[in-house]
Amino acid sequence: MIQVNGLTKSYGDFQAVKGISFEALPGEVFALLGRNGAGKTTTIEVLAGFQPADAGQARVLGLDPMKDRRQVRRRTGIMLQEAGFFPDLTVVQTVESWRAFTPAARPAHEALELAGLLDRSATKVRQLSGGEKRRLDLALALLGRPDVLFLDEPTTGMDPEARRNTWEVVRALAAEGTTILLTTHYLDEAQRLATRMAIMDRGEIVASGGMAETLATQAGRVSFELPEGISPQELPLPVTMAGAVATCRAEDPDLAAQRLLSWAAEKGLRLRGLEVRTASLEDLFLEGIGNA
Ligand SMILES: Nc1ncnc2c1ncn2[C@@H]1O[C@H](COP(=O)(O)OP(=O)(O)OP(=O)(O)O)[C@@H](O)[C@H]1O
Repeated sequence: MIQVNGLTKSYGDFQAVKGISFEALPGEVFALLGRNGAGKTTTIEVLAGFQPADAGQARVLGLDPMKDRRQVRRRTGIMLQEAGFFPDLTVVQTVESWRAFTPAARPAHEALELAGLLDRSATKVRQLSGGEKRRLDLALALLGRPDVLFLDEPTTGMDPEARRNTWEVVRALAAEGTTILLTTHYLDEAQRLATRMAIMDRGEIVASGGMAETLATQAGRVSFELPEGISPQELPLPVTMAGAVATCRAEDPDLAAQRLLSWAAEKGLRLRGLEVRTASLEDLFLEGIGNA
């Protein structure tokens, strides 16, 4: 549904995207992650046909987003970081005006209900909060029942309930077969929604793969306060120290915690503040950009 191969894009002599490749399959939520300025929005803009690639290939639904722009636009929805709305139109007027040039559009109330904005239908756009404007954006992006949806930081500014509502919408759309390319700075969001991901840094992909598989290869952590009078060398597993807190990295953190607890029991010690964490996308993210 989305294929990117050796994609390169520069602004003047600044290379924002440096030969990246990835693909998203039908009904998949693919997360494109990376810190500010990594090149995520640029990649989406090329895929949406807003900008030409300098080199490499971008294909959406097997089509060239520049040459076949009209066909691609008809079957894709997009939610960019900055939306341009008319401030004096109401929410429902905004949706109705978009429906006028969206083929096979959903009824306005359906799009607004999906985006959790039905109760604000009569409100003027200028009176919406930041998070509500994101919801209006979402309603417009899914109006044309797109096969491919580009969501660039869709939940920024939303309250926790609205974020959860948006996740449900994304999951439901993916279950119906919509392919979704998502960028987000909320790594828990990516971890919950995406089946595969790529982490970009300074225009390059520094880590990529299936979400579950990639996290399964990452080490988890066990941390605790080092008991008084004990030196790190006496522990049964190697640790790194940060102040009084010892952290042990382990493929199976539950097993490591058991070993540490039985060692402590034998010695009559308590491991205060014990925390056992499986690998998170955040660890992978920080490691990926740290090694870049
Ligand atoms: N129109 C432009 N002209 C010049 N430089 C640009 C332009 N658009 C983006 N850039 C630069 O290209 C780089 C990549 O920007 P891009 O918006 O793709 O990053 P991003 O990963 O989406 O970042 P963020 O997470 O902050 O949204 C940045 O250094 C940015 O300053």
